[in-house]
Amino acid sequence: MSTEVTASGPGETAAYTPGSTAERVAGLEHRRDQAVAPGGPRRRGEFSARERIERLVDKDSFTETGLFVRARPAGEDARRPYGDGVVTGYGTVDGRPVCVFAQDSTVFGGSMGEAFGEKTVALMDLALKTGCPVIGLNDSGGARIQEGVASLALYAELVRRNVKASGVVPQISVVLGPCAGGAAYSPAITDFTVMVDGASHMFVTGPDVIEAVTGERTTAEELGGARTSNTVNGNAHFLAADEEDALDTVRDLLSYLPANNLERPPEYSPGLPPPGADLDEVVPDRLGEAYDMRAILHAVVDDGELLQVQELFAPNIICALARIEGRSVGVVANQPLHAAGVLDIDASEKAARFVRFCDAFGIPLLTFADVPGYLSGVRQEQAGIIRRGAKLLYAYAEATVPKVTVVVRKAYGGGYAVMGSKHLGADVNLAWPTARIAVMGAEGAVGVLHRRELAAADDPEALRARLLSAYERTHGTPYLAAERGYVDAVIAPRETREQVCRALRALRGKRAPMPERRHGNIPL
Ligand SMILES: CCC(=O)SCCNC(=O)CCNC(=O)[C@H](O)C(C)(C)COP(=O)(O)OP(=O)(O)OC[C@H]1O[C@@H](n2cnc3c(N)ncnc32)[C@H](O)[C@@H]1OP(=O)(O)O
Repeated sequence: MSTEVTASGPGETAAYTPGSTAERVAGLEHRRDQAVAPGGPRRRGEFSARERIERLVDKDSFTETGLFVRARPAGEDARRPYGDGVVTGYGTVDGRPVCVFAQDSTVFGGSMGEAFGEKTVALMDLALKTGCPVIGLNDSGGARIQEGVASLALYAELVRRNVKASGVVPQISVVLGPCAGGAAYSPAITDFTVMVDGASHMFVTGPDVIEAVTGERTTAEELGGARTSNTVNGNAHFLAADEEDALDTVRDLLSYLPANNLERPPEYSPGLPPPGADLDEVVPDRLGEAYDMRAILHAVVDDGELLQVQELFAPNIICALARIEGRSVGVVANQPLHAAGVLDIDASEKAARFVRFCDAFGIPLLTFADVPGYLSGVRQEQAGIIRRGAKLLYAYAEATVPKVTVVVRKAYGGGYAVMGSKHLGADVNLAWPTARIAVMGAEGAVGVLHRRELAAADDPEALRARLLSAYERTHGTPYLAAERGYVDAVIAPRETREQVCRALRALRGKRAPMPERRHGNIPL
């Protein structure tokens, strides 16, 4: 006896009667063709969801899951497309397993329905069970309006999986179109977000809703375009030129990361720093003069290669993934080229999240300090620099991965303490002879300590010069810190890579258990 199966969605014309094996196989092919057919026209120049996945993973490595999952009936809307607007599955990148989902904007605008949500959540569960990174290719209008609370429920389920996976498997979001409403919160919890210049948008409410509610007129680009998200609010970590570039960034990023928190990051053949950089000459003689910290970093890490995270946000601090002797490190460095490398709220939060990421995934931290301290001022105080700047203190103190710090020039005040000091648990602390480790710079210190003498002096300028010089000789060096063992060695700048390599080698087996607790309470 044969059972008649009738396809019921729009565009599904063929009813067929499976009987023989050949007919059943043909029926499968027919359904597959229907399932992978586009739901409608794509935006110009965009790849389809499946093309995006194919471009991300190794050739022929992708296996789709839930191809025949169908949209649930939703009120008057009779459409029940296969896949329900999200392609899910697993494959490999550089031979290493990954789980991937890609939202399909041609099906209900990529919005999340119940079946869509269940597929995504199942994929997250698979990634957690197998300990592999999850990459989400986002292109969605948010909660599927006609599915109501079921859609909202699945957003919450997804976010719960994001949180469960946080610090267990790397989670990377790529935003390739709109990412509106509830759709934006899942990427916000993931570790890294890549956006495409001119094509991606992230916002909780779009320009039309904003105008209706507040009367403000804005554009999607201004509100949450890739540039806004990379430069203004820091929601994104990488700005890609186009979709190919975005997917390349993900592959590059994965090459630094372990599959999960129990594995080590992949190891490559040891690279060499580019020849020719003379670190002994990088720091200018004049204290107030800026220089590019990247010149130092390029000369220390393998092949001079850095993958900067949030490069366009809070550029006064550099956070980057790199390798030393073929092994991943997380580099945190003040950048004197921007605001003298001061720690403001944005820089503190940017670095704190990066430090926590590295710690969660066993990536050693390599810190380069040249910091005048935390930024003072009414705006920063009122915006909460105490609470928000404390995140970086918390992150460094909490991190148990190997921590190596190089003080390049200024390490003043709270800036000294927070930028990977021994007192927050750094393992090996090095300083260049150009280091100045002190409560504050000479000008400020002399002003505070000798105000009365200067006011009474016959020649205040001559006295000031003498006092400044005396302060510089005592406090404007690394040797007071070295006397106390707060720095392990004062090294010539040209010795930095060798010393860093030795330190990281020595620290490979580091164990630093923390007391058992439910979790800490980082100031949020
Ligand atoms: C958790 C709470 C939430 O998520 S509340 C947020 C709900 N979502 C939103 O407010 C965004 C609504 N959608 C939009 O603003 C636009 O559709 C966006 C996403 C910007 C895309 O614009 P555009 O590229 O011009 O496409 P379009 O508007 O023509 O839409 C294409 C088809 O997709 C559909 N679509 C879109 N969003 C949804 C949604 N949330 N639920 C259900 N369907 C959605 C549109 O209706 C349209 O469908 P059709 O092709 O006309 O059949």
